[in-house]
Amino acid sequence: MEIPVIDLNGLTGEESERMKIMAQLHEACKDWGFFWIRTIELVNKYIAQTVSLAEKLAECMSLNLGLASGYIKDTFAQPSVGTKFAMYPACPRPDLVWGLRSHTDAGGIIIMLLQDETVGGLDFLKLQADSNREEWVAVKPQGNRIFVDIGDQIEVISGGVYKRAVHRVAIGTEGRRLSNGHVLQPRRRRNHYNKKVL
Ligand SMILES: O=C(O)CCC(=O)C(=O)O
Ligand SMILES: [Fe+2]
Repeated sequence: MEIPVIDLNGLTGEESERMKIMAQLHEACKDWGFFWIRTIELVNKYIAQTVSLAEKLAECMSLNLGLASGYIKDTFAQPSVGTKFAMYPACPRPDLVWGLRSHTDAGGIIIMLLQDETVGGLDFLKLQADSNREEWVAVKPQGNRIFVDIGDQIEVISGGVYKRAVHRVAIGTEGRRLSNGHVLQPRRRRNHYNKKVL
């Protein structure tokens, strides 16, 4: 007995293909009540969209740095995309531990796609331009917005013009916290420096 496999990608195809998928789904719901969804393409699309967002940002950053539009993208080529799902359990003594201690991200462009709606804890350090004072800013999930932070490699490529972001995750007593982030970084070991900016 083969459990049905539904390919939802067909829903965006031609009408005949769409009808076929709709019928398969209908049969699976009626006759089985459980089924597989073929997600390879969905996952690929999800990652491809994240990469194209990061590449768009890389292009704008390159231009803003007075570099050729493809500079950062080419430095990262072929990019490697890492994805990380994290779960921080609730902790009875948040005064004693961090979910994630203060750090910067080693990659290039980091995109947070999912943050727990109910349990916060992500803080970023902001240097006050006027006073040299540093302040932790809480980053709360904001519905249809995607949060982006700059990793070490963008700071290096920019010759220090762009700052890698220091951040940390506090742990809460009120419940576990979930997050999902993607990192765009060079696939190969490279020496990057930027003659123009340095
Ligand atoms: O879980 C988060 O919200 C942030 C995780 C993070 O900073 C990291 O994995 O480097
Ligand atoms: Fe981080």
